[in-house]
Amino acid sequence: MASSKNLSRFWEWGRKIICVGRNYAEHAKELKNAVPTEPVLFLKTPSAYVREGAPILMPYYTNSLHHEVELGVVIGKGGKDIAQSSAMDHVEGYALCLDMTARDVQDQCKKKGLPWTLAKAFDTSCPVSDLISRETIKDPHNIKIWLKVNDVLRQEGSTSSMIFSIPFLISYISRVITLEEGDLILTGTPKGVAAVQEDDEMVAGIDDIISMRFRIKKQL
Ligand SMILES: CC(=O)CC(=O)C(=O)O
Ligand SMILES: [Mg+2]
Repeated sequence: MASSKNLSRFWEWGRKIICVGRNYAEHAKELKNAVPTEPVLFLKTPSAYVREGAPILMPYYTNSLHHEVELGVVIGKGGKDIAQSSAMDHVEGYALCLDMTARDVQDQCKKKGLPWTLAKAFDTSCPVSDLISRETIKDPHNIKIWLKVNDVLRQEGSTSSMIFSIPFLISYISRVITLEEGDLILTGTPKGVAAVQEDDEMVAGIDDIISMRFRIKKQL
């Protein structure tokens, strides 16, 4: 265990959510983005967290809210300039995450060269599962993450297809941003991202290890 503190409710710690984009070549291609040679990073704030039982709120300014199912890595021991060789010592566990994205807004931001904050960091843009222990996921680079909308499979991908591994990402991020206990790293989404509508129900999972269910509601 990386930490002596109780991170079982890591989302209540108010720590950073660091997201990696385009970490699956097939997803980069489906959005006509170049496959990256270095990780693409962006941030969400802790108010992005939402837990099962509460709805995901579609921002009033989007007509195209996309789902992105992702493996989350929960940091248990902070650090700066972490070496790849010791990076896994900093991992407390994992979480199933969604990186909800206002795709039309993101497209506009890209065209104008503006940051993605409105597209990616709005309240409820980061639904998360319970903490999953490292013992439960022995090989985080060989699990299947999947997502269904109204019972129809939309996304299914293996973490073996990630371009940048978890140790590489921890090392890379920690050279730029000091990692702290309770931080969450979203490791990118496989292909199949698409829009959801009000009242749609999403069920996402990691193999048969964990699943979670969320409904979409419009922000009032
Ligand atoms: C283009 C994106 O929105 C990148 C992203 O979030 C990903 O997971 O890939
Ligand atoms: Mg994403």
